[in-house]
Amino acid sequence: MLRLDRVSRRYGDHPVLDDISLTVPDGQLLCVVGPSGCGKSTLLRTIAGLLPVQEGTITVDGTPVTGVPERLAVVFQEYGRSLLPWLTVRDNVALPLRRGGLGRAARHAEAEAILERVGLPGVARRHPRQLSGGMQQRVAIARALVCRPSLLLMDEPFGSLDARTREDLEDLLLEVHRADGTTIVFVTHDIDESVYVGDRVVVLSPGPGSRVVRDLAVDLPGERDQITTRGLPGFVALRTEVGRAVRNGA
Ligand SMILES: Nc1ncnc2c1ncn2[C@@H]1O[C@H](COP(=O)(O)OP(=O)(O)OP(=O)(O)O)[C@@H](O)[C@H]1O
Repeated sequence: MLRLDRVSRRYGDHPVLDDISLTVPDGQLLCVVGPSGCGKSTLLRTIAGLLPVQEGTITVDGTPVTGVPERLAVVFQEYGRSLLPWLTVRDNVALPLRRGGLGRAARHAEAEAILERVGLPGVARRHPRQLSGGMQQRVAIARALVCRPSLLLMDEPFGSLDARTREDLEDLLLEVHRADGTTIVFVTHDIDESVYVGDRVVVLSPGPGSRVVRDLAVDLPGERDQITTRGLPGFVALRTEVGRAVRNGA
């Protein structure tokens, strides 16, 4: 379980997050939305241990976050910068396994299995630049999954992809989430995306000093598909509510 208790953060004199408390139960896919610059990335990076906690506490399974938590993986928007261009796709994916005791052949086998799982069979020996943007982001997701994280943090992961690729990757994420039950915190500024992939959507107010202004359960069938789900009255009602909260900041 991930728990944020009265978390506030500032950059110098500039308050960014103000008194954020959230409990994310195991296996939940929580989406965080809010206007540009409200502090979504700051929140995610603080949970990831990449920024120090200034006020309040963050715990993962009861342990306070003071550095990067065990079994944590992060996927950022900029896949081009997160993959190492001089390594093959397979070596990029296998990179996090170097810390474990696995031999090279076993690491490669794991990486190839996970690549197949994210829909990329047969690209293991290529280099990232030889793949499309959507494929590179699949590689980044494979690398995040290879250590079987218990907490996966995603910062606008599909923000720079075209609409069709984005939908495919949303569905991949849902499939992985259903199969593995990983706890996921997913930051997006796309309201429809938050309702489509989320079990729950939290809306932050505009800065400075963002707070949680809505905390909504997504009460839609677990099996989702891009056409049917997005046409459901429940989907439309939630999208409207989230959209209004983002726009009004209240
Ligand atoms: N390293 C930093 N130093 C100073 N200010 C920063 C730093 N990083 C972010 N900020 C400021 O903190 C605020 C929150 O930024 P953050 O990137 O967390 O917002 P965001 O909601 O993720 O934005 P977007 O949706 O545009 O990606 C912004 O006003 C930003 O300018």
